[in-house]
Amino acid sequence: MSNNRIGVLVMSYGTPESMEGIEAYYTHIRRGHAPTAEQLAELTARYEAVVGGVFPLRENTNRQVSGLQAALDALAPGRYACYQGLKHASPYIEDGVAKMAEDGIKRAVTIVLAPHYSTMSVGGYNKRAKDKADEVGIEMVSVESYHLHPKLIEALVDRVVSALAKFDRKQPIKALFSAHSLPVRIRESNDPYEKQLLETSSAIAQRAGVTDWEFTWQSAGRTREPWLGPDILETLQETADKEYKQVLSVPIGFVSDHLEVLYDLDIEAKTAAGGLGMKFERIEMLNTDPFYMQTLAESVEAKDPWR
Ligand SMILES: CC1=C(CCC(=O)O)c2cc3nc(cc4[nH]c(cc5[nH]c(cc1n2)c(C)c5CCC(=O)O)c(CCC(=O)O)c4C)C(CCC(=O)O)=C3C
Ligand SMILES: [Fe+2]
Repeated sequence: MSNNRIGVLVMSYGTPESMEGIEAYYTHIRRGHAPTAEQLAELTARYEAVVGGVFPLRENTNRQVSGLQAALDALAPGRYACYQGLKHASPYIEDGVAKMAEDGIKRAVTIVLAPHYSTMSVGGYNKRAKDKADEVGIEMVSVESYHLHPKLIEALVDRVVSALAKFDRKQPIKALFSAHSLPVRIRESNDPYEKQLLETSSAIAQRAGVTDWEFTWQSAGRTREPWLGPDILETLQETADKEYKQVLSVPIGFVSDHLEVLYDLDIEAKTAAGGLGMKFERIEMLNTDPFYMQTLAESVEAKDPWR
């Protein structure tokens, strides 16, 4: 069967299917090494605190893939066919590519549901997709990042402006932009991750009229090697030391409601801020925001070399 449509592999981190699936998921993240009982209990407790048996990232990714399909159909009717591939859960990245091959797809564009490029994050997704594509004979190109796409910035500026309305605007508000930390060793290879995150932060701050802001890291792994810092918990302490009473959390490295937002920010960071006498509010996540869907669609089309 031959298929003239361009396959679009939409990749995301993946989440367990159920509470019972947490161990297998964590083992996959750890490249086949099972977590210790203590590590597993700690991760399970974090999921229990937020999900109540429903893992929102799964449904959100499904909706984002359908939303992107609709946005692509509006741009170029009939040209693109979206497939899903997850980094650490089923359907895996390789499954998505295999499905394209089964459907007769010969050419594909990939995009990750994360705006910033790092060799350790998006680079890893793209490599797995390309390796599988080579194996099944699909020509493949990858969108690397879209962290300054005007519609992405506009969607985030809207969210910052709405969230600011929850504060007393006459008192100082510290905006804390954040993203998932990575091991410090990414700096050895001129990785663009940090620079891109700062570019997104300053573009949003400028357009939203936010002058009092900092960038900080969150969700660092619990490994022996050093991770990029300062962590948001340290930054909250410093912010309280400077006598701020209001903090706006702007997590720009994530595009969906999931554990790193619903637990690490909404529970852990918010509780820490409360203990330091500070009000803590977070911007809403993009999920299927129409401007985000258009950002993805336009980034795919711009990368499509067969137009
Ligand atoms: C850069 C980056 C993003 C953003 C870009 C992207 O989206 O790709 C991201 C997103 C996410 N990370 C997630 C979950 C987890 N990440 C872990 C561990 C790790 N993350 C890393 C990096 C990233 N992670 C790294 C270098 C590790 C260490 C292990 C390794 O070298 O790979 C662990 C293990 C335990 C722990 O350390 O907490 C968990 C449970 C979820 C899903 C949450 C849900 O299910 O709702 C999401 C969206
Ligand atoms: Fe992670």
